[in-house]
Amino acid sequence: MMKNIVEVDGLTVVRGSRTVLDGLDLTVGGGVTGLLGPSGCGKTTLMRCLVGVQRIAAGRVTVLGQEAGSAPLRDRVGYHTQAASVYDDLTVRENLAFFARVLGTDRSAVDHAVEAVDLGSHRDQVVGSLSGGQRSRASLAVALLGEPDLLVLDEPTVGLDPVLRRDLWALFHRLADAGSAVFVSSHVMDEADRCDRLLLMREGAVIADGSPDDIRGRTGAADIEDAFLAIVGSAA
Ligand SMILES: Nc1ncnc2c1ncn2[C@@H]1O[C@H](COP(=O)(O)OP(=O)(O)OP(=O)(O)O)[C@@H](O)[C@H]1O
Repeated sequence: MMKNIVEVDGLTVVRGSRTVLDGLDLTVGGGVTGLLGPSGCGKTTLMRCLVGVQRIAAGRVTVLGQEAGSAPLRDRVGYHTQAASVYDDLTVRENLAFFARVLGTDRSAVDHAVEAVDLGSHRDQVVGSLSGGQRSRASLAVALLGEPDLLVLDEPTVGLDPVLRRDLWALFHRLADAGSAVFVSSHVMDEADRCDRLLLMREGAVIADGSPDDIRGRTGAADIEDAFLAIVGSAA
């Protein structure tokens, strides 16, 4: 059986005066795992914990057996945030070359990442002049550099057209087939079916965990949105 890539034990996070996560336990293995839930339920907070940038009040998060955010994980975990993390005054290729150098990644990874996010025809354009979706993809390309073992992607398809969304999901599956664990959040329920495993989150708790078929089957719902509502209703 495949070893867990991520292990979360008793994770509690307080942001401001609010307890966002309260004793969360979770494991994540290979494949494409989707984290779905309404705005504000704690998806970004959990993802920040996986990459080690969130102060935690209690509990433990390990990735590949190491403390989340620790130095050995630096080039093994890729993180794409909702805010694009690329320099506006550099071209797409210059940005990637810069981050490849920081990560100590081979230069050939730059062209690979540009092609993966379909920005080949914009590689020499400064990021500040790209559209919002293109900027977001440039930022996603940074997360792909070095073929990390764990990719944490916070709403990577937001604002993208259906063709690009489909292509990106195909990319996530290719990366998973090649051995990366892909952990993707979305609040678009129609993306649920593209995941191997789904975690439905509400108010900081995982209220359902299984394949899309399992979750639909368990609730008798026709789609994941109805399944989510049925699960919320039965917990009320
Ligand atoms: N910097 C902060 N200070 C205080 N509270 C915060 C901060 N960031 C987030 N929160 C609160 O933490 C909770 C969880 O936020 P989080 O960003 O994890 O949700 P989310 O599920 O990712 O939402 P979305 O889908 O809208 O991105 C929310 O109630 C939010 O208001």
